[in-house]
Amino acid sequence: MLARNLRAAPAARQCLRQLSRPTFAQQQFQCKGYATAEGDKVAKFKGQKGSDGKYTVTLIEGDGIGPEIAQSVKDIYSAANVPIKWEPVDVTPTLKDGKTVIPDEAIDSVTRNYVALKGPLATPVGKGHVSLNLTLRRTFNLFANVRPCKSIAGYKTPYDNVNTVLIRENTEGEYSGIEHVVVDGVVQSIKLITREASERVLRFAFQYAQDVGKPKVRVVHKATIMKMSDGLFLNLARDIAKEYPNVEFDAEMLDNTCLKMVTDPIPYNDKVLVMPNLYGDILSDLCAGLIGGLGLTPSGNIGDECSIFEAVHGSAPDIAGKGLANPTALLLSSIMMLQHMGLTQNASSIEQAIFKTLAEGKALTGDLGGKAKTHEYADAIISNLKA
Ligand SMILES: NC(=O)C1=CN([C@@H]2O[C@H](COP(=O)(O)OP(=O)(O)OC[C@H]3O[C@@H](n4cnc5c(N)ncnc54)[C@H](O)[C@@H]3O)[C@@H](O)[C@H]2O)C=CC1
Ligand SMILES: O=C(O)CCC(=O)C(=O)O
Ligand SMILES: [Mg+2]
Repeated sequence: MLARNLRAAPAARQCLRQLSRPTFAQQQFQCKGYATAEGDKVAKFKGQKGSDGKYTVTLIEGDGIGPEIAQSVKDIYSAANVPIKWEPVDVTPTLKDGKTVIPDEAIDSVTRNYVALKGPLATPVGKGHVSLNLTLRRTFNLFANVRPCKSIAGYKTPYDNVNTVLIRENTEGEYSGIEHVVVDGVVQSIKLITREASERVLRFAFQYAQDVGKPKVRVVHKATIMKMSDGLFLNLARDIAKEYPNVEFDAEMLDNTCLKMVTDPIPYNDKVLVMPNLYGDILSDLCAGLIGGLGLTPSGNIGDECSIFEAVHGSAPDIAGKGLANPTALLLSSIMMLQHMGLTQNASSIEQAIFKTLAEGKALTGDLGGKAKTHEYADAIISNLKA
């Protein structure tokens, strides 16, 4: 298990212990700990302002385009006088006793601040260290990955008014990383689905649906093929649905969801989709494609103690270091973070400036058909903040 590979700080170890022995009450409590993209609900964020009146937020700038887009966030936050100070940390892994280890300073920082904004972290293909993204999610027991996707006013795509939300199980499934060679030429990879993690994310999804006024939960699965693993997830969803009589429940198979989403995503606007890890990973990129690409979609990795906000996209090595990256996805992730922290005024003023800049269309980055560099787009947002 990845978690066992970590030399976790005491509080993180406590998170891991909670993961292995959650009580029903804890699970209920965890359901309240989330952020929305709508700004109407505030999670139980435990951080406190310092004597300077500011919250400290851990900042993991990440790889590839990470530092460029993080710079845009920092510049805009500074211009908007957001009452937070950044605590940058390095998550470059080291090998200790043959295991991938994230520096203690990084773990301690997130544990202390309860919240982090994270740029993309690259994962080597095949050999090399395990995904640090997954490692962070597991270390802090960030059990639900909330991935909203909304059309951008003024940016024309084949579909108007897309407004989907995917909730991805974030700690196990196909991402368990349990693989081995059976014999030469035969490799086995284990998809781990547990009652505990499934119930936790399913309850979260139902609670979320209720709270944000999307009155339907749809579980996305492939229980025809993975009868036991997806079957367990689906059956638990059916059980938990009974606890939420005000929320409609149904189920759909992943391949059918893909077809229907790209044919007409609008029927998904009144639903919250919840699913095992890999399906959420893939479907969230698909959704991003519906509204203009990966430069636009945010996410929140939500746990009962700490939460980490990040874009859906990766490190984009093809455009890194060229000033071409669109920082909107990380910015909108930071808006989710501000809502989570209760800083709703700051969230909405920055959000409005972002959407105004996008709607004006004068300073768009290349992915949206514009010519603006990352910092020029950020400057345009700052001008709109002040307007
Ligand atoms: N949560 C995370 O930190 C994630 C990390 N990754 C890692 O990122 C690395 C690269 O993965 P890829 O498959 O190339 O996916 P990617 O998401 O980095 O890039 C896919 C395509 O989208 C474009 N793109 C992504 N973000 C953009 C932005 N903000 N502005 C403009 N264009 C953008 C890229 O230029 C590229 O053409 C891998 O090492 C992967 O493991 C991938 C996904 C998520
Ligand atoms: O950790 C990785 O390399 C990829 C993660 C990913 O694709 C995601 O979080 O959407
Ligand atoms: Mg992904």
